[in-house]
Amino acid sequence: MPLALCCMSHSPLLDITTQSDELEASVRGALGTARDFAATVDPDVVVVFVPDHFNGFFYRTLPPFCLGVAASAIGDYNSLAGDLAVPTALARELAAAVLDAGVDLAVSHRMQVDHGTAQPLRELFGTLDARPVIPIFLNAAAPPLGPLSRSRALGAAIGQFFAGRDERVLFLGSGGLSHDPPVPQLDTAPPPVAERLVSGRPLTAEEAERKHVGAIAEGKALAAGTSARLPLAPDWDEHVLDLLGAGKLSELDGWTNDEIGAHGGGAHEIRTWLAAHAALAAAGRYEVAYRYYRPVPEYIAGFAVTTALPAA
Ligand SMILES: O=C(O)/C=C/c1cccc(O)c1O
Ligand SMILES: [Fe+2]
Repeated sequence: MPLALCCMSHSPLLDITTQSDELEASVRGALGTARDFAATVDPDVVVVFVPDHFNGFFYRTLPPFCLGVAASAIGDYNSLAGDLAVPTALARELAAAVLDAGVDLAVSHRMQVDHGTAQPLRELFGTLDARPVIPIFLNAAAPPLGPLSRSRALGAAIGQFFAGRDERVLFLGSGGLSHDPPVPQLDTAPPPVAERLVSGRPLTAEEAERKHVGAIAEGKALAAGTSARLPLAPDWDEHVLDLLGAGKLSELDGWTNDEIGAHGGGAHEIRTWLAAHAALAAAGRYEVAYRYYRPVPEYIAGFAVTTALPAA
């Protein structure tokens, strides 16, 4: 059961904007360290804990958690599109084990994932299908949201399953930390947008272009201090990283969704980090091997990259 963890923020603006050489070198350097770590771990399977941004999951049926036994990336924001190499038999076994452990999760035989999944896979492995990957969706964008304790339980059940097996597994968490990206919300979106959040119809080319332009403008405004959206919260981000790194996972159980959302709608993505750490913790104590953090308003992200291994 050689287990390992890597967690990283994602941002479409990493791909569709050009920033200063200094900023790009800093973020790319951190992602490069994670890539080297993943190469050393050389996983037989990657379990990727991911959010979605109304690209694969919609209000017509919105589970808190879903495991993909087959999945493809839609290629939003010019991210990689195509099939993930999901080991279907293993994924089905994992789903059964998680349910058996008392954590309700949906399964999808045709899961659609977005940049939140495609970006970390590309950063670590170059392509979507370089490694067998089991995607685990955690709803972080579409209220009502469940409590963090359930994300922890989900991760723990997944970790327990792999702790009793021989595969080398990399738990990969994608998202977070503080950030308030321009993702629409059902209660405030104009009627045609709200209708799409329910129906899930694909974006038109014009709508996709508007989204790109809007996100780029929002990144610029946040960096310039003129955005009406919530600011990044470096102190909170460092606190989250401290707790996760120290294995104090249950300390997050009491955090309310209102408290988390005060650091931006995207801050709910810390669920993916929590689940990945809970999965690693199933093998016992762990140690952080690498920690990078930088508030990057240009990317609308409290941007972090960490790796961890079971304690020696
Ligand atoms: O527009 C979206 O779908 C999401 C954009 C975004 C921007 C910055 C950080 C993130 O985590 C995002 O998902
Ligand atoms: Fe996101």
